Amino acid sequence: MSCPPAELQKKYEAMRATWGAYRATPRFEQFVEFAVILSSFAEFLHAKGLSGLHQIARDIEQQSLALFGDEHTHPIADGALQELESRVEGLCARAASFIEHSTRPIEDRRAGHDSEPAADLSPGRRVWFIGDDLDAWRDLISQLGYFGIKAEGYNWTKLPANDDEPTTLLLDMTGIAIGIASQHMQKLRTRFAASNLLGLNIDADFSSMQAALGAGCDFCFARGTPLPAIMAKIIELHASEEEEAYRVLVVEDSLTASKLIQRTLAENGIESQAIAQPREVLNALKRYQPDLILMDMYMPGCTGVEAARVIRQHPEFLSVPIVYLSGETDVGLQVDALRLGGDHFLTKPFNPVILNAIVKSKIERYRLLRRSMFHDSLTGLLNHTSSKQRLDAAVNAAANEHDALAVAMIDIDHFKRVNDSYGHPVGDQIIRSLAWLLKQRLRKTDIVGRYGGEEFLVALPGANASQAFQILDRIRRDFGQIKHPFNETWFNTTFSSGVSQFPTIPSGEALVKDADEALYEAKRAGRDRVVIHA
Ligand SMILES: Nc1nc2c(ncn2[C@@H]2O[C@H](COP(=O)(O)OP(=O)(O)OP(=O)(O)O)[C@@H](O)[C@H]2O)c(=O)[nH]1
Repeated sequence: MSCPPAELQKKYEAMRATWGAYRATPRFEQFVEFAVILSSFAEFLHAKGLSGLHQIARDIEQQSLALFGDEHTHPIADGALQELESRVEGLCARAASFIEHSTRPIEDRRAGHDSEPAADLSPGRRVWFIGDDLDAWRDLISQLGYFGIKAEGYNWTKLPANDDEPTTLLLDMTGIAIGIASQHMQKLRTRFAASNLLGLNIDADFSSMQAALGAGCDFCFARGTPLPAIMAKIIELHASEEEEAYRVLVVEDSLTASKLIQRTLAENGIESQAIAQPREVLNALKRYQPDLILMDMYMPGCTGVEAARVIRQHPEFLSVPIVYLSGETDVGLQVDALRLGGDHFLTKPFNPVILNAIVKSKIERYRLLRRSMFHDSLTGLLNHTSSKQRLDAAVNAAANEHDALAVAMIDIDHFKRVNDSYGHPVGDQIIRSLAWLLKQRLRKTDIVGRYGGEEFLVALPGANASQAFQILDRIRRDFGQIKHPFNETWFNTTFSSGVSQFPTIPSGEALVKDADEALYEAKRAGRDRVVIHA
């Protein structure tokens, strides 16, 4: 994830300005403004993977929420004001020094020469393993290379003094008492504002994990965590997939109220559309496909509950979360509203920080649910049904645009033997590695699905069969090089693939059939190869 320095600077200056405005006019509304901007800044840091800065911002956010109060509790007490001020200034200073360090020319940072400044604060795809026994991480370090992640191992006593910030730091705490381990983590947390800090071989008891997380660690892996689980986390942290912005449909008859809500959502990077007439809601849902509906409770001609009941009659909108907004404080009515198809109830005037937190958490769950419907749980790739649907859509698009489209079926070789020799969980891990490799090597616009057990479907819009061959053959060679650890040793596996192409073949189903035939040819010819359908 990338973060232009100017954007980070703009964000922290905006936060500092709203704090300054509260200092000048210490009224409740001004504090709300500050809390919203602070919350949006914390979200921004999280989204950009600036983990250390995010932790500081989140702590200040907690403190400001505790001081939120109402019109009668402002200005806040002097002591709290001074403390908040020094923490806000501390965060700004930390962000400024991070920008200063990260934008210094890279060569200058290394050897004192002039060169181009970094255009971006993204820490790149680099991982540091830090520990006393680097041999233990040798296989993982070499495997990561195949997934485009550069990994380096350093001894605790030999950390490079001036180097670019890695994306992820893996800290092996074997044989280090948790008190000392926490000091190490705090030091690294202070030095690296953006990196993810992962603690390895931490005792699984509550207080050790609490101490590690409190010292700035983002994730803890208990002693004995299998390497594939660690690998999966590293790959997840380096995945370049940028999630689509959250979408909210606001159903609210008051223009002022909907503008206010939309502004609050926009501050937090959430897109929204507003309609004033509840009877337009079905059309808006179809057109906009929101992740959540914010529904006013009382509108002329139709209440929010009535609108929610109509929405719930349509199977495709059964699970879209509905959050009611209302001045209503009658608990009985709120319970009724929730029973009749709503998910949450916010009373006006609502706290904007709470509104954002609720909207985000509901959308996260909703997206997870949808993900599980369309994606395979082992690999996160499209499942059988959705890969077929996406392929059909790609065939239609290729036909409309007179464009090329290549399809490949991929099948891991002698997979039964892998399962029999190393066990089913290791087999699962091989399937996952191939999924990662495909996702990492193919474009965002390509379709990658798990078609069956150890069989994958790939579709490459814009590519013909011989271009697809080049791409897949490269992936095949690299996959064959990956060392899969087993006990104290390791082994390799290979795959075979068959390729077909549109427009020679006019339908998704026929393309899959021809690719399957070519795959069969590849297996018959000895496996570990890619064959284009004749
Ligand atoms: N671990 C694991 N194994 C699976 C999964 N799905 C299918 N399999 C196994 O994959 C194996 C597929 O074996 P076969 O179709 O006989 O083919 P193969 O051994 O790969 O041999 P070739 O395809 O001819 O190279 C079977 O043993 C299945 O049980 C899965 O999700 N996880």
